[in-house]
Amino acid sequence: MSSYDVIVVGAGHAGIEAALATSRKGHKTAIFTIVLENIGQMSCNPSIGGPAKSHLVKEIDALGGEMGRNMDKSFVQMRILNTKKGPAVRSLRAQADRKVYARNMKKTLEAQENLDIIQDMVVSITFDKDKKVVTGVKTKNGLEFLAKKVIIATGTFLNGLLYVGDKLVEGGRMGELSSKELTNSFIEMGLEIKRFKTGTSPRIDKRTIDFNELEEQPGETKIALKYSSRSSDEEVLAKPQLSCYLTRTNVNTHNLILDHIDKSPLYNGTISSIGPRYCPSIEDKIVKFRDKDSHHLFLEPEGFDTNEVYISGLSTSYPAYLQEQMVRSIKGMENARIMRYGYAVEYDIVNAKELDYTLEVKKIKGLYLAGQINGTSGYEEAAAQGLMAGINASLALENREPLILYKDNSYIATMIDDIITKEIQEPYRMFTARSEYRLLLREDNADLRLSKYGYEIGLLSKEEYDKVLEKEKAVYETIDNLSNTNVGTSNKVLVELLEKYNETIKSGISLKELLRRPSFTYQDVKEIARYANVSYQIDFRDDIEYQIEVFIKYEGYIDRAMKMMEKNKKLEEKKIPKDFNYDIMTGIGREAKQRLNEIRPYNIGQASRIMGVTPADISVLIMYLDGRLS
Ligand SMILES: Cc1cc2nc3c(=O)[nH]c(=O)nc-3n(C[C@H](O)[C@H](O)[C@H](O)COP(=O)(O)OP(=O)(O)OC[C@H]3O[C@@H](n4cnc5c(N)ncnc54)[C@H](O)[C@@H]3O)c2cc1C
Ligand SMILES: NC(=O)c1ccc[n+]([C@@H]2O[C@H](COP(=O)([O-])OP(=O)(O)OC[C@H]3O[C@@H](n4cnc5c(N)ncnc54)[C@H](O)[C@@H]3O)[C@@H](O)[C@H]2O)c1
Repeated sequence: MSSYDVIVVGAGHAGIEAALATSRKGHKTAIFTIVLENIGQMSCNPSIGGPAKSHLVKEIDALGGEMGRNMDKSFVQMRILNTKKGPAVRSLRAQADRKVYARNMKKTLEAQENLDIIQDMVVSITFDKDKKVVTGVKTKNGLEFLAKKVIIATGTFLNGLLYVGDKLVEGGRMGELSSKELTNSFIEMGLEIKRFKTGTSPRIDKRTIDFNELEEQPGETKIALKYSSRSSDEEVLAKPQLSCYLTRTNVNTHNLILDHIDKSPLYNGTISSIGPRYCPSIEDKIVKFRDKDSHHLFLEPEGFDTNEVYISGLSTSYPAYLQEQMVRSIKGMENARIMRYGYAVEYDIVNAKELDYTLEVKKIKGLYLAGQINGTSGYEEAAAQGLMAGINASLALENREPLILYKDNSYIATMIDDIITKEIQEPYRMFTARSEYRLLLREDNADLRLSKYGYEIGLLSKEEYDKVLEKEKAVYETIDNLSNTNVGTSNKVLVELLEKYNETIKSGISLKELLRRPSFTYQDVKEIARYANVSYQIDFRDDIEYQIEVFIKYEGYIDRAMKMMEKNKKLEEKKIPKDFNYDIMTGIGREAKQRLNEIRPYNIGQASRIMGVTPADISVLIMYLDGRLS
């Protein structure tokens, strides 16, 4: 019987990060998947990033994960969204060449030392005789494998059912087997299982689209946009890009959908499970927003070597013939031919309240769950959990303290805190609004926030970490220098400011104060600094210069957010003993008592975020902890 330190079940976005983390840390790892060719498959939209999701990718990169690096090698388009908004919500969005992304990931896994890749379906998890410690897995091919840690990252595959209108097939994704037995292991452990659903859009043949009337959306080719601080600017700038195109649904599309609503498995009662509120199907959008007579659609190329074009925004489970009519009712697609039909998928998830902050199942030592199985939705959310499960399984094997991130230093922590503390009622996706610290958790400073952990854990090299320290030093030193340098009131400066920027100044103003004004960018201030003949360095890499500008322009907001963070930190620091007896408390609501008993929060901060626990309950709890009540 083969024996491993870690077994990872699933080679999707979560499983990949988990397996790379454990094997890179020197632990003998096996990763199981149903089909080898589909390692790192993007089930739906071949895109990574967008608001809050790009933040997650940059955090994954700062901790030494792979998603960002792989995207930098596999994209067909990169651009920044929300350029007119503040830096907290500005975000990178990249389109992948779907096949290249998956191939590059498979190559990375195959080249990894300490990692075996095995195509076999895991059918059950094995435990010690008391069912308290995981011991390994059994597979469909009748094999048994032993492991000290097991990470389950099976995505949408558990008892997956696929719907195209009234046509129903079993499957984890279209064309792939569903994983039918594994849920039984979770039921045996006494974990709560729920059922969620999601869906995907049709793909059409590029040759049948009339692009002439559609708005082109090219990528950014002048500035080096990338997810990983470990990719080179030259590498990303050298890559060719493809354009997306914008079109819209119209009244005819909407009428067609409404007239045949009984044909939608989502609306005729066939599917009753809960779908993603924030990435809804087109039928959901049209029923719920009846007053809107049009919705944006993006036509996104799936890669350089294919004619497949993905219709972003048209996720549907209507019958195939209606999907054709729907597509052809839209500008630019009047003669479009569908290559793959859209579908919905229904699958089992495990209620993530069963998990610890490390993503370990509380009841079973050594068993971790990561990705869509925990009720989240999205590649980035999955990858971030996979990485954290892989890191924590490794640290446990090394008898080291777990890595628990806090809501004030990452979106990763925000997501984990949300899914284990709040009862997830629908597929969970990340938003910037989910964080009260979003001004501090920008994608531009993910490396400054988290690289030290990546380095301490051993997933970032000294050289990679030094690069981040160099950025930090340059940013703080330059801010100091700019605040200590007077702009001066020479004629040359005054004329320049007035003529070029229509700005006037009084004597005594520093370069830092100038940069705080809306009319000036760091590039402008650099030019003015040259007149002042400054002796310090002012030219840096793009990311460093952007960071200096953000720090100075948003200093007031950032300071305020820091103060709020310090205040809340006190609640996080107030620990609750593991064996605290909630039952003896009086003056606290019944629901609160029950929820506290279920979740057993680690500290007052977490307790205060549990649904059903009120501020009054928290006051009582604090009094018990302080000994004022007993
Ligand atoms: C139809 C559809 C559309 C989606 N649309 C999008 C989208 O547009 N954008 C987005 O961000 N997210 C989308 N999602 C969600 C996204 O695919 C997931 O959130 C993400 O892929 C989850 O990653 P994961 O690693 O948890 O699982 P997955 O990527 O699903 O990977 C699961 C892996 O587990 C393996 N596996 C499963 N069971 C077993 C078993 N018993 N034994 C061995 N291996 C097993 C599979 O072979 C696979 O490798 C969509 C999902 C689906 C199904
Ligand atoms: N179908 C599913 O099961 C499922 C589940 C979870 C997540 N997702 C994915 O999660 C993401 C979240 O969706 P979202 O609506 O917030 O979009 P998004 O995060 O991709 O982009 C946010 C905004 O960016 C803009 N945008 C710019 N270029 C775009 C392009 N080429 N395509 C799409 N949007 C573009 C749109 O205005 C959109 O509102 C998407 O990638 C979606 O496909 C899908």
